[in-house]
Amino acid sequence: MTAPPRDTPLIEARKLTRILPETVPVTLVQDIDLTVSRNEFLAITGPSGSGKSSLLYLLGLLDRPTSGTLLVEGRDTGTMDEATLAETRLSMMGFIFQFHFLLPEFTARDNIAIPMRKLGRLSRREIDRRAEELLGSLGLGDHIHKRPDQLSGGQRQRVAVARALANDPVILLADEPTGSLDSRSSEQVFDTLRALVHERGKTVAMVTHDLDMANRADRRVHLVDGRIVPLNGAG
Ligand SMILES: Nc1ncnc2c1ncn2[C@@H]1O[C@H](COP(=O)(O)OP(=O)(O)OP(=O)(O)O)[C@@H](O)[C@H]1O
Repeated sequence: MTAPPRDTPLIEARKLTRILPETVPVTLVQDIDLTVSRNEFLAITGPSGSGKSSLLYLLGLLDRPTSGTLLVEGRDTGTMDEATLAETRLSMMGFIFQFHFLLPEFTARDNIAIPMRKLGRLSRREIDRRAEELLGSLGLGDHIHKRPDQLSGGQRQRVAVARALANDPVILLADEPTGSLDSRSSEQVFDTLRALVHERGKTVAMVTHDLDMANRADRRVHLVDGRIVPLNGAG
């Protein structure tokens, strides 16, 4: 695959709409025009039920729009088959959710190895080395062989961040990544995400209810009833 020109946006949504075909159709998001640039920290805010998670799932190719266009590095995802979508997700995107979803019987290192094994580009030894490096780089070098129940909530979530970074994605999509953490752990996870953008060239799109954090991102978009609205007066 040839590299896209440098000025191609990482992700570009045009009139992105997702409607669930229920008896009474449910509009999750509507007419979303949004460009996510390389190396930016984007916060997505909005009231409960406004479509934040739905938008993140569309941007992360976990769901397909009903209408509209979604370009990833200039490529139209609407024409991709399931296998291409899955490969694009696995190689370009990392996901972090409110709950860590680490496998309880696996160590931190082995949890991080899973996406690398799935992608199948590295040997077992390389995978272990990369997992250890990632944990070390997130301040978790002493916890490589611990299972999730031997870690604090904040440490578990940082292992989940390391797992999201396993395949060296260009973008991290985070859905309320600090939503179940105390304020100190929240700050640590937030600082980790911000450092990934500003020091390691990653891109982050983060759904959050926390307006203080959202305002410390590089940019914020606000959703109401599935649409992006101007920020004036949104808090
Ligand atoms: N499978 C579904 N069936 C019916 N309605 C749904 C479904 N999924 C989402 N919705 C509705 O779509 C709307 C958008 O949901 P979404 O989870 O994207 O909102 P959100 O802004 O992330 O909410 P929250 O902040 O509470 O997590 C909500 O009103 C939700 O109830």
